[in-house]
Amino acid sequence: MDISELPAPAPGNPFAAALAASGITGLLAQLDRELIGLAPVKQRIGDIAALLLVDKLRAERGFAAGAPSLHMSFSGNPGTGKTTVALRMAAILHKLGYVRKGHLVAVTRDDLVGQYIGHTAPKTREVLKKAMGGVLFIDEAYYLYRPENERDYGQEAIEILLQVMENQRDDLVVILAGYKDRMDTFFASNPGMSSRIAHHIDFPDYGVAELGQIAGLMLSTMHYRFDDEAARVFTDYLERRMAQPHFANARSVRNALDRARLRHASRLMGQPDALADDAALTTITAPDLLASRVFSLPVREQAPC
Ligand SMILES: Nc1ncnc2c1ncn2[C@@H]1O[C@H](COP(=O)(O)OP(=O)(O)OP(=O)(O)O)[C@@H](O)[C@H]1O
Repeated sequence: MDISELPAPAPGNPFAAALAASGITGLLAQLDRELIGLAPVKQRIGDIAALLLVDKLRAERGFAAGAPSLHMSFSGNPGTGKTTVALRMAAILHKLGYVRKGHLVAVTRDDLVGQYIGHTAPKTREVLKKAMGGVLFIDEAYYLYRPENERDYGQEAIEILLQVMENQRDDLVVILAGYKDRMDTFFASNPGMSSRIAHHIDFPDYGVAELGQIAGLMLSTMHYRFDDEAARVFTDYLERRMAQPHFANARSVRNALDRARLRHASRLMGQPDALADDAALTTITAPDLLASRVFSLPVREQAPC
């Protein structure tokens, strides 16, 4: 069961006190509210939070089990919410007292690996220094490992990371992220890294209905809405866009909305009266979407703009 759904424990129950003191229920409820779908991901995060909370209570009663390993891998296609969930995870770990600061430092290979001999170690250490007390999120982590080049400096970064993941795991959580198949290959070739990752979490692609809900959420946060026809057209847009190359789940939704906002603004410039009308200023209509190239491209052609 998800701990955000637990019945309130009786007053005086130590779990109740720890739960209230952690503020974790609020964070999990917020995660549930603000992120559409992702049921298996939310379940795993609830489980990890429960483990940490119970672990803390056990330690207070003398049942120490050693610091749990919290390094994770988030695998999934682009735009499935990995960075967003990593940010929430950092906040949860902070609330539970597992990291001092709770910030997230997001990097890719280029931030860790140098071009010349002697550059990689100081680069990697600098990033680790910034991330201490929080979460280090390494996107497309598999690019650190290039077996085709024996002298690739990525290996040096991996070795430093492994050391710090083992020795400073009470002050730093590392999350490795990327496409599932490439992550699996990376872990198969790097058993040292694989053995240090305690939690592997898969991020599924969103379905059309979820993407529609994500669009609704994004629009309302920006004080926009679709009218009824635009909502229908957007579903059609999504179905077409999902069949095109380079589709990136919620990121593509955000990009589509940004372009619709541009067209909405241009349309209003041609209707001066509408500029003083709240409904017009906040409503995206079907023509704002239908002007997208997605509607003129045959399926499986180049990406839209
Ligand atoms: N389930 C969701 N509900 C609402 N918004 C979401 C959801 N998933 C992703 N988003 C939004 O979509 C955008 C892309 O998400 P995010 O950057 O977390 O994806 P990612 O998996 O890290 O992909 P990438 O590697 O392409 O950045 C963000 O603006 C995020 O807020």
